[in-house]
Amino acid sequence: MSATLHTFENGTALAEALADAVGDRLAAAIKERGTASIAVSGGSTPKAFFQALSQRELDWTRVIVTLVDERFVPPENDRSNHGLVAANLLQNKAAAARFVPLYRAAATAEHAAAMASEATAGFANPFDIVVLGMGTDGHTASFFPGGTRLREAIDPATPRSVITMNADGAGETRLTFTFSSLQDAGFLVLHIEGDGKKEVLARAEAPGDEMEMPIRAMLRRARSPLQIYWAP
Ligand SMILES: O=C1O[C@H](COP(=O)(O)O)[C@@H](O)[C@H](O)[C@H]1O
Repeated sequence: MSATLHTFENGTALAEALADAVGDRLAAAIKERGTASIAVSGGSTPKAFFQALSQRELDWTRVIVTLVDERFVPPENDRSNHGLVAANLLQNKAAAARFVPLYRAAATAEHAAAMASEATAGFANPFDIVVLGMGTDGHTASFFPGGTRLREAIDPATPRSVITMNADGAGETRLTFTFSSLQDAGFLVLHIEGDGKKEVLARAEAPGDEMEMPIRAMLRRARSPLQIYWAP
């Protein structure tokens, strides 16, 4: 329901600060409950943050990592978010973490989504940490404007789960956690970089339809305070 903007000089400073904040929260969750869960986004923005987080000193054997959203493609595909996380986050000290993929080699994306929902049900309620991204079209997770299941995805009554999504701007069929799965994370972050994305954020903060800019669902209705990390 409330958002705080954290501004950094550049992407490197942001990546280090976000890695510190996330690392501290993972360690606190492990101390409190013995395990910690984090869902991260794909795309071009989080690479430096992943590399910084992978070096943080904590008991990674107790950390479960998954994705906010994924393309229905195998990890070897260049556009796989799993591939990005494997190459940049599940390295160094974080190589000991357990990764739970959303993609499954199932006959259909719907079947893969059902399998991913089942595999994540035990630790996604709520996540300790969710790091969202945002596209220049105002999408977050795979909540795309014009998406086939957008209304269902951002409906707070839709249960915690992974569902499929198709949209013109999405390329491949997507697998995405629903709004209800993400909005109550212990530490809810929106990580964006560049002046273009700051302008998109300003438009999203203005009155308008959530179906046109789905990031508005998080800005307006997330139960957890949204921490916005931005660098030019
Ligand atoms: O499609 C996606 O894009 C967004 C934003 O990506 P970026 O390249 O503009 O950083 C990302 O948050 C999402 O996870 C990804 O699937």
